[in-house]
Amino acid sequence: MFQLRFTTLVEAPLTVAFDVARVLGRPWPWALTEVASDRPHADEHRGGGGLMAQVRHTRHFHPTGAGTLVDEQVEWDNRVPGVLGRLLDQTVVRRHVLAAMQAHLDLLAAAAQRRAEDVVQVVGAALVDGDRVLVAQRGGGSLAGLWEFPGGKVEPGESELAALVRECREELAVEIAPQAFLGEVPLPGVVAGGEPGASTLRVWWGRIESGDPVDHEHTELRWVRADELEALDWIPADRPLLPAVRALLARL
Ligand SMILES: Nc1nc2c([nH]c(=O)n2[C@H]2C[C@H](O)[C@@H](COP(=O)(O)OP(=O)(O)OP(=O)(O)O)O2)c(=O)[nH]1
Repeated sequence: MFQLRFTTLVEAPLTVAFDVARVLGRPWPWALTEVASDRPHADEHRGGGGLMAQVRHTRHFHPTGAGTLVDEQVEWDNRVPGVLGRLLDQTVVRRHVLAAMQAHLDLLAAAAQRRAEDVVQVVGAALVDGDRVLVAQRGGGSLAGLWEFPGGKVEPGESELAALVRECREELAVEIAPQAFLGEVPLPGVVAGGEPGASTLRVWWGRIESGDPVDHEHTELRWVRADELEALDWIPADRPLLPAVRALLARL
């Protein structure tokens, strides 16, 4: 099979990048069918038609500190045998695939960035001190009593890191310095009246620069070690982030 790989960074949360990519479809004249879909992480289409015996197009969506990295692989086999077939792959088909993917990825990046403006983003801070991380128990609402990372919604026009610093100031009365991006998970519920499942929680490792955390909005604040994380009654959406937090505590 002849194969080409493409990566592009989309300034949008995982869910938005995935959903917009899905709506845009694939830039091929060949008939492809979806054979796998794991929203918002990956999908795969297969098919063929015309000169193409088979075509496979897979996409993976990776969260990063700068947005979603979309990693796409296009593979195909044409029906022309031997040297002529290989020549066709290396010239005409390759050129066509490169041009179509470039246009497609530019469109995806622009459309996802626009769509992201309408989706409320949630940021969380994994504040670490020595071998412990600060966790907070939600005081009210449908998630009352569950544990979470301090943080909250990014306001319109605000950057994600500015929101992280502001939320920690408001909720804990501390000044923090964000250190590194830890991970992103989809939030299944409705956030701030938006579409269910559209928002994500993006968690950053942070250090407290000044102040001692004071409990302004939560029922309880607790400093916990890596081996105590699992046993807490977390908001279910947060659980996939715990391995990254444990790994961080292990390497500091
Ligand atoms: N802060 C935080 N929110 C989380 C986590 N996990 C999770 O599902 N959420 C959800 C709960 C809420 O629907 C949303 C965050 O909203 P929030 O109410 O804390 O935001 P906020 O501080 O901006 O609140 P407000 O000013 O609108 O009252 O994200 C988490 O670990 N930390």
